[in-house]
Amino acid sequence: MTPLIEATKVAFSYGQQSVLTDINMTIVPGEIVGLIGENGAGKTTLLNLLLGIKRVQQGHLKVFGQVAGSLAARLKIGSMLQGDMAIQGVTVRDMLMLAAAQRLPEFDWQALLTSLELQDLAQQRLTALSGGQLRRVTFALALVGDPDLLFLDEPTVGMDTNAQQTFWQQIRRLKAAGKTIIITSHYLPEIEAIADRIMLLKDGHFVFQGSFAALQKQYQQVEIRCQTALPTSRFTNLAAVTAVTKQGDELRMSSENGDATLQAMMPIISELHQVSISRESLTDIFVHLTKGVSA
Ligand SMILES: Nc1ncnc2c1ncn2[C@@H]1O[C@H](COP(=O)(O)OP(=O)(O)OP(=O)(O)O)[C@@H](O)[C@H]1O
Repeated sequence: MTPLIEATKVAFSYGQQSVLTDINMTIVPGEIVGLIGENGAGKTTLLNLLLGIKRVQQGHLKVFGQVAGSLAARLKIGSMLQGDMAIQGVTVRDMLMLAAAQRLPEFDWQALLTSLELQDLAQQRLTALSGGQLRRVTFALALVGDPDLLFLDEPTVGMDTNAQQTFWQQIRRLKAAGKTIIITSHYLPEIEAIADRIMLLKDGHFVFQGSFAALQKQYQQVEIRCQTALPTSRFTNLAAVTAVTKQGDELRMSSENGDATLQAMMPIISELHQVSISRESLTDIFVHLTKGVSA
């Protein structure tokens, strides 16, 4: 399948501050990609490079087979970046009509407003909208022209629960229609629910690219707890154990392979009490990976 996006050794700095150092990625049509990383990791910067708003300083970045920012590519891209546009005196209707008129053939913005349950806001001035309403209108603007590729930067910030549900329904509809979508969010459960693939940005490059299932397999640890009088030294060398702490008789171990550690505990099992095992959440995995703790 011909990739929609291909990045090779892309680097970008703001003056002396190096933000992206070695970005390599391939995105194929129909994928939903969750782009995640801590505040300041460079997610928005990468989206700006993909849109051609900022220029790649090193490496190669192709979108629809052309240099990022080409007019042909931009016509096939819809974007919802951070910071909504609220121009004085302009209504939702004006804004959508203007955007739709730039498309050939002219885009049916009224049908779009209805499908997003925004028709009641059509006559409202942008400056009179709430933060969540403005975000929904910005999403509508991103969909004008029925783009094949969407960049959504923290799209649900400020949306209420109903608006979020409508938003995710639309995303599922767009996915079913074969659209390619890159979404950034700090709400990992959202990304987990929708993304085919996640890309974790840290220190200027991707430290993980793959499905959630692969991430769990690769990084998910378990925590094993028990009560024991044995010293921690009896546990540190057990199979797959990465950390051991003890307070009084309460012992906690992190393991990267729960089955292997439990098996290794068998010879001393009579000296262990109230053994419990629990999985770390995806949020925990994210914290491990972004804080540099070996997961
Ligand atoms: N126009 C700019 N001039 C100088 N530095 C900038 C500019 N825009 C962003 N930066 C810096 O680049 C780094 C990456 O910012 P960016 O907005 O791409 O991160 P992000 O991953 O999108 O963060 P967040 O999750 O907070 O939205 C940050 O350290 C930020 O301060």
